[in-house]
Amino acid sequence: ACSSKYVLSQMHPMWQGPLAVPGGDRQSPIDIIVRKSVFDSALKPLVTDYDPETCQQIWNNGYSFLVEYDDTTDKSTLKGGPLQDQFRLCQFHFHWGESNAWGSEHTVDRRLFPAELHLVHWNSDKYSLFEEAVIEDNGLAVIGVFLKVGKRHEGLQKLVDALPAIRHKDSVVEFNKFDPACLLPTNTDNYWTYHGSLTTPPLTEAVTWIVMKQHIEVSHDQLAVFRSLLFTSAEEEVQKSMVNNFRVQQPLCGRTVRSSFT
Ligand SMILES: COCCCN1C=C(N)c2cc(S(N)(=O)=O)sc2S1(=O)=O
Ligand SMILES: [Zn+2]
Repeated sequence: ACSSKYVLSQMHPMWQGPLAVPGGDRQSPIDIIVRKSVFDSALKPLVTDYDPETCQQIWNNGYSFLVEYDDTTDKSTLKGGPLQDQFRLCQFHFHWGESNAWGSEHTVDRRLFPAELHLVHWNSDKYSLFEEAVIEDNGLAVIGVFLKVGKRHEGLQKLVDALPAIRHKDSVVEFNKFDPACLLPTNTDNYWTYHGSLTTPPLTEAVTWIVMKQHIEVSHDQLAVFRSLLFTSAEEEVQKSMVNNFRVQQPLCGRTVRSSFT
């Protein structure tokens, strides 16, 4: 799988998020200014082909919770969109706030959402391991989906029901047959795309970001279960709620955000 425990376990619940990498001019997240995005008719529809059988485990890494997929074969893939190559799904995770007023990492015309889903993929045409791809330009492709509070998300519930078992940092439980496609919005043709970075250490500038225009809806109660997770491990005397695990927005540094729609 892709998320290396060592790197992630260095994460602190710094709501400010770690400082940008020195000289980093392709950092994420950013504010997407809609009127400044440039329509690119060459952008294709996204093609996702996820096999629920590749779902392996769900764990609390002390910063978010990750659902990890077996990425040793090309069974769960992403291609199309702005991508030239085929990418393998390795994990998905979320970022959220302590209240519904904020929590997302990207914003659209400064609009914050209560949470944001990230589906992380690496370029399996060019690299043979996630660890290789994570340090290369365009080695990774992350799909971002905004969450809004509304009706209950039936597909998410299976995941929400597993969270109490991973309340503490470094807890892991087996998690199978989860199809991440159920978390995508009905329309995946409309998205913004730009070159950026991981939003948590190692903050490498290896990511082609694909941010969906259409959000998904989850219920208030489902989000409340996210907030019942803890940053801290079972041994620590002071327990800290896992909330506000988002990074602050980074300068655009002259980058262009392209849109697949007018
Ligand atoms: C050598 O392994 C490096 C660590 C790998 N990862 C760590 C992150 N912090 C991370 C953050 C991600 S995000 N928030 O930018 O999608 S994706 C991702 S990740 O690709 O799963
Ligand atoms: Zn993320």
